[in-house]
Amino acid sequence: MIFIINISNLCKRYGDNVVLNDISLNVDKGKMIGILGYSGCGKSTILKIISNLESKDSGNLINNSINMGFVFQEPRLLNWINVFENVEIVIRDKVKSKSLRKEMVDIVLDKVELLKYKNFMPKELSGGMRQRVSIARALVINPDLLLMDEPFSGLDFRLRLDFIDLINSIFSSENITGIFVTHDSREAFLLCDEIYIFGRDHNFSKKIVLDENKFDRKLDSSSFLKFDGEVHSSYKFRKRWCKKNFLEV
Ligand SMILES: Nc1ncnc2c1ncn2[C@@H]1O[C@H](COP(=O)(O)OP(=O)(O)OP(=O)(O)O)[C@@H](O)[C@H]1O
Repeated sequence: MIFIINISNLCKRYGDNVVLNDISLNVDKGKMIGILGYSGCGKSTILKIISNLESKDSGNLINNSINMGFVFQEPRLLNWINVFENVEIVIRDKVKSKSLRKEMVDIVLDKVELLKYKNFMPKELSGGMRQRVSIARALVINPDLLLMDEPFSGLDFRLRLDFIDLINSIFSSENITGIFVTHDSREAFLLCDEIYIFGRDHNFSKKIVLDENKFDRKLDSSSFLKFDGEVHSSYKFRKRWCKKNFLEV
C-alpha cells in the first residue's frame, strides 16, 4: 500500500506545554484517517504540522501528497464577494483561463449542491451552506489529500449527518485521501477507515482499524436517525466497535 503521510516519533511543545509526545501515524492512499481526542490534546497541531503551518520540534514527517485541501472549523469566507468568487479566488493564480476556472468552480459547487446559490453573498447563506462553500474551496484545487479540522462544529446533528453523507459520497467517487480531526466519536466512526485515539500522555492510546467489508460509505443518514429502533447495519457495526473500545456514542 502506498502511503501519503508517514509520521514517526513526532514531538511538539509550546514552552513547557508538551502537546505531541512521540506521535507516529501512517496514512495510506485512499484511506480516511480519523484523529479523535479531547479538546486541547493537539489534534489541530498535527494537521498544522502536516500542512507546514507549524514546525515540529523533532521526529520525521514524510508527505507524499501533491495538493492539500484544508477545511477549517469555521468557514473563513470572504464576506465581500459571492459564493462563486469565494471558490474561484483559490485557483485564480494557478488557472489562467477564465472559462476553465468557471468550469472547475461549477463542478465543485455542483458537488456540494450549491450551484444555484453561486451568486449569493456569504451573509445570505446558512451556517451549513457556508461550510459547504468551504468544502468546495478545498476541493477546487483537486486535492489528493484533504485535511479536515472539526469541519462540522457549530452544525446541528441532522446537518452533521448530511455532511457525513456528502463527504462519504465525495470519497467514494474520487481518489482522495483524508485526515479527519474530531472530538465526536460518532463522526469518526461514520466516516473513517482507521481511527487514532489520543490518550492523556499526549500520544495515541489506541488505533482502531474498521472492517472495510462492513463499511458502507453510502450511508443513508435517515436510517441512522432511527436511533432506538432499526438502525443502519454499518452504524450498528460501528456502535459495537465503540462499545468494545469504551467509547461514548
Ligand atoms: N501557537 C500556539 N502557541 C502556544 N500554544 C499553542 C499554540 N497552538 C496551540 N497551542 C496549545 O497546544 C495545545 C493543543 O492545541 P490544539 O489546537 O492542537 O488542540 P486540539 O486538540 O485541536 O483542540 P480543540 O479540539 O479544542 O480544537 C493546547 O494546549 C493549546 O493551548
